[in-house]
Amino acid sequence: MAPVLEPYFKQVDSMADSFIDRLRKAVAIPSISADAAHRPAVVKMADFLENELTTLGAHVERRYLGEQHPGLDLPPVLLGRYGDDPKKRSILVYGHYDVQPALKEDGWATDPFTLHVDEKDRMFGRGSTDDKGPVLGWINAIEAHKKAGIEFPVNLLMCFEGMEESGSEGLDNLIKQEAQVFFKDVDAVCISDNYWLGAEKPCLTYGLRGVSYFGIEVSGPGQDLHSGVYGGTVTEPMTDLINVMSTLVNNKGRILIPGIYDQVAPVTPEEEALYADIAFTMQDLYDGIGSKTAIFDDTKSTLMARWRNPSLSLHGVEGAFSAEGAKTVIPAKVIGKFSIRTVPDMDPEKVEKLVQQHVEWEFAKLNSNNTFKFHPLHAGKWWVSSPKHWNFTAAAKAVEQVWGVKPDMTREGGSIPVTLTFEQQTGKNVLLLPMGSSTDAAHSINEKLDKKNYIQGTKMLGAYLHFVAEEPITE
Ligand SMILES: C[C@H](N)C(=O)N[C@@H](Cc1c[nH]cn1)C(=O)O
Ligand SMILES: [Zn+2]
Ligand SMILES: [Zn+2]
Repeated sequence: MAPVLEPYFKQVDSMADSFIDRLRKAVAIPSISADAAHRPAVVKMADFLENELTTLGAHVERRYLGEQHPGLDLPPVLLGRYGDDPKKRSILVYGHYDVQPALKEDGWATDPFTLHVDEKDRMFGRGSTDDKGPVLGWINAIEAHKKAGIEFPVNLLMCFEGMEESGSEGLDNLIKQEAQVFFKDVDAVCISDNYWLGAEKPCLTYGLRGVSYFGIEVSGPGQDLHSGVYGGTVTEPMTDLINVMSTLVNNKGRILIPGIYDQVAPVTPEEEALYADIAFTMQDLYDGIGSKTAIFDDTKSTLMARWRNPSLSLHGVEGAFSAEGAKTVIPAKVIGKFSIRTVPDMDPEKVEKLVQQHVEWEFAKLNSNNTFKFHPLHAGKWWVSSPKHWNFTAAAKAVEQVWGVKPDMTREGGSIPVTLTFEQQTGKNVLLLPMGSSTDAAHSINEKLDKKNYIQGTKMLGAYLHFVAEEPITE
């Protein structure tokens, strides 16, 4: 082991309880970006991070991105710097401090905003793995170095945002503005915001799918109606909406919108060969989804469906009755929400046009007297890079040092909208270095991060900074 890593690892172990306490405080702040009513909590989470960082001696600047819509400010982006030594490399890390919505009634076993550590050392709470645990991992790494009196190996630049789960609105522009200012000395970029393929084997990630998110609105009656009094006499918005939504995708995952697959890059023999060597079993998938209701029964088709093929998911219907019991209502206005995960070489603008044409055509076919509106909500591009870069080599060494195995090289089915922007604007390599595992249930009920992944993950992030400081620059 590199001599300096041993005391660092010891220090991290000795501080495990206080790191968990830091995560407990962060999880307690319900920083849900999708819900305007929670915006003060998102800002509170920015305050919390700023305070943790400045207490450790980091320099932090808050950047304001303007309004999301009239009367609602976007949360601040935190730009941080720890160390300013021209002789050291500068590594930019990105993470997000907002979370997905969560309600106990959704089916959580415990309160989503109270960190609950069970007998298996699983730490349950919204944001534990996505992405508060990893963001705090960087802060923990700074603190452990400081406490152990170990010289920090790099200048650490940080970009933490509060809108990732809602399309990273405004951040692309900020990155463009800061590319030659705050980020001008960056040598490489690292993002810890995705997950291992299974529960045991770490990975490094070199690709993400994009996401294009849509709403389709159908309205008619002036207010919600009694279905006994008006059922059969009124054109029901929900019926129209379900008709249109049922034309988007079939239950084998095939997208039914004409033209969508025309843009998908063909599989090359080199890519085909990659799937054989990935440590991934169907049981890993079943563990992740909590059932055996998979579309495919082999790992290659499953990985291709997750990494390199588009998918369309139906997420929900705003305005629909969804509570327990049997309310006999005809909703007056409903908005169906769905998104398409996009892959090379799909162009978000073309995707949007195809979707709009399709849903408007399908609605027109219904000959309805209701009103139909199409809302493109947000779009983020896919990203694929090469893992043959010193940034990845350094991360692989860190993984091996901490976990004792060589990482798999993976792609990710999820999306981190600004990854491509960082790559294009800084002109530097971007690496995804996940902390959590496939069983963490990000975005789902009972999201968790294993204590082991958090503490070993903190070691891994710190070790990565040591290796990346030393790795010879080859491109
Ligand atoms: C992979 C990352 N942790 C994540 O969860 N990203 C989100 C981003 C997003 C975009 N629109 C809404 N959320 C995701 O992939 O869903
Ligand atoms: Zn997420
Ligand atoms: Zn995330």
